[in-house]
Amino acid sequence: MTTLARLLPKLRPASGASSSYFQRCLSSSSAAASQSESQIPSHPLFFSANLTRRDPKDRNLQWVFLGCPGVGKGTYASRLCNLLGVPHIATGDLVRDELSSAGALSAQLKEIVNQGKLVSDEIILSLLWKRLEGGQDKGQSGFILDGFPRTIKQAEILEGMIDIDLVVNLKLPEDILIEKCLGRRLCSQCGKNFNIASINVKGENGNPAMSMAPLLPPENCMSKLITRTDDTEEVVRERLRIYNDKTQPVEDFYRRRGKLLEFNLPGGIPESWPKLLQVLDLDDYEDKQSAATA
Ligand SMILES: Nc1ncnc2c1ncn2[C@@H]1O[C@H](COP(=O)(O)OP(=O)(O)O)[C@@H](O)[C@H]1O
Repeated sequence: MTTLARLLPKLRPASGASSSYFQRCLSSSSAAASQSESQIPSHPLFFSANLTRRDPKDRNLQWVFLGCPGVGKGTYASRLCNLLGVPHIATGDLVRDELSSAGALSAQLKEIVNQGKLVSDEIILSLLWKRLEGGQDKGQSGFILDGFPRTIKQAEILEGMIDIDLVVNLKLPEDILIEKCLGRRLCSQCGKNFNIASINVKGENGNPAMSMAPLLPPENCMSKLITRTDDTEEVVRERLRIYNDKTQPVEDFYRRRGKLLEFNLPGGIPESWPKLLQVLDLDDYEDKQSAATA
């Protein structure tokens, strides 16, 4: 069975499709994978969830999206989830849901999130396990996780609980990430995300030129736009610093296990989405889906 077929067990039969960029990335990194690193952690949080580990052939895909704040993890993960029929589980959304509730955790979380710091592993894992258990009880199968894991400890605990098939690491230059975070807006009524930043970066120091058109809201959302309280420049810079310090090692964790697919976004959604589908070997899949719904 090809690596691709192993990672995409439910999407299409093992067609023997020829090697894509996606497959080349995986095979080059899997050579470095080390068995001795996949030890199961003995942390108590590891035992606190009631999740069933299922054989890949009996479940849908289980993917992770990694990437700095502002890179577009949520946008691309939720589009893929719609396409593939799996739930999009974003730990940032779980935290924001908790923040907007009158729960006991809310005040404690508010301070941490507004400073751009990471919520403790205990809290984030309890929110995540609750969400995964709820999905399991409802018969959901598979997911794309967005914003988790963000520390090596989280990655180890997840690895001990659940089989992750593939980790997609989205990348953009840091100056663009900051502009994108500052341009983010959310409709307080429908909950959809938009971006008012218009990005035009000249090609310099070996980096390609890049432009991204704003993702503007429809007329009826315009007056209801809000900005996340943690999307100020100071807090965004702190979140990027924390990403580089705590989350970048998670990229290596998955690279060593041969699960990491690096994807440099070539521009905005119109350029990046088709390219992402192509590297995931899903471009035909979208054609079939849209053909089916046409
Ligand atoms: N896996 C996690 N571990 C710890 N804290 C998290 C995690 N996921 C989300 N958070 C908290 O929620 C905030 C918002 O998360 P998210 O929406 O994913 O932000 P970003 O735009 O920085 O990717 C984070 O800054 C952090 O405080």
